[in-house]
Amino acid sequence: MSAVIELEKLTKTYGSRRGLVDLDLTVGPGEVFGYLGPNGAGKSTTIRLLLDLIRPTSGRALLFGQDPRRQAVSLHRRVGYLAGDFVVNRRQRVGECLRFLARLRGGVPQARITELAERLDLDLAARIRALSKGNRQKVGLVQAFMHRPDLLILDEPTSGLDPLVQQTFLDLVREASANGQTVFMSSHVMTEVEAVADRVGIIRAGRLVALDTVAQLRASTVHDVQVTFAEAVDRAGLAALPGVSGLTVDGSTARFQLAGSPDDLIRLLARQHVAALRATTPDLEQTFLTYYRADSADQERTRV
Ligand SMILES: Nc1ncnc2c1ncn2[C@@H]1O[C@H](COP(=O)(O)OP(=O)(O)OP(=O)(O)O)[C@@H](O)[C@H]1O
Repeated sequence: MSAVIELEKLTKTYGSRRGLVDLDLTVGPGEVFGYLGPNGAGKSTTIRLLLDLIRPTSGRALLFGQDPRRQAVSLHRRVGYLAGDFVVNRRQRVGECLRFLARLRGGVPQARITELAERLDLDLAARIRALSKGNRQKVGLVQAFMHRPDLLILDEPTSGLDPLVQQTFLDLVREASANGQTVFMSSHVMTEVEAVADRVGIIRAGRLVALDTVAQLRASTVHDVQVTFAEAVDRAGLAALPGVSGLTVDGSTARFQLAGSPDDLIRLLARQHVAALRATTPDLEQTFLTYYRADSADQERTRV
């Protein structure tokens, strides 16, 4: 099946500032793609380019194999978009606003709007101007999901949501994916991305610095391992294992870092008597921070 999102050397400069540099990326049908990066990394720039809200300096973006500039009207029907700075008419009531947006999307059953509002604990009768930031964000989520678009493009979708509503949002993403819809979501919250994404791209200073499956990113993270043996420690054997570094031995306990697969370690331990074993399970947050440990000079290099 052809790609839903296809970016080729996509580049955007804002005057002398670099927003995005040579981004090559393909997202397939039904995939949940997490787009991670710190403030100012280029996430919103990428999303605005995808939707033709801004034009690339060079390179190109295709959605469903089509040019978002030339086929804007037909493409926008297939896309649910939640902007990072989602704004609507503040004088309207929530239900009124959503019905208006539903008509623009070619019609959505009222039951679908009500179901989403109930799940997100959003009052359809409330005036938008009276809503808190989190509740306004819920309006943004309902309008993005309600017409079951083929592609959901969500810019920081959980911003301002409380943890319970965040969980409901993750359920909506899982359901969309199970329904064959593609989700491209930006975030700086690794745990939420880890919970739903198939693949993750990490962007820093306008450049994609990592692109992998969640499972693979986790596997490439360094584990902290501590093994207590019921016999003398085979120091040389441990030190010789691929990926082992920082080995220290204290009595019958060995401590070290292990990069990559633990397979060789497990084989070695299987030949010995192990009294206790502890290995920290790396989460994406640790991986993420490894990629983020950029010094401030790195930020400066965003200038052309
Ligand atoms: N309209 C603009 N004019 C000038 N520079 C801009 C403009 N929009 C974005 N930039 C710059 O482009 C870079 C990327 O910004 P972008 O908004 O895409 O980041 P982001 O990853 O979405 O950040 P955040 O998490 O803060 O929303 C930043 O250096 C930003 O200052």
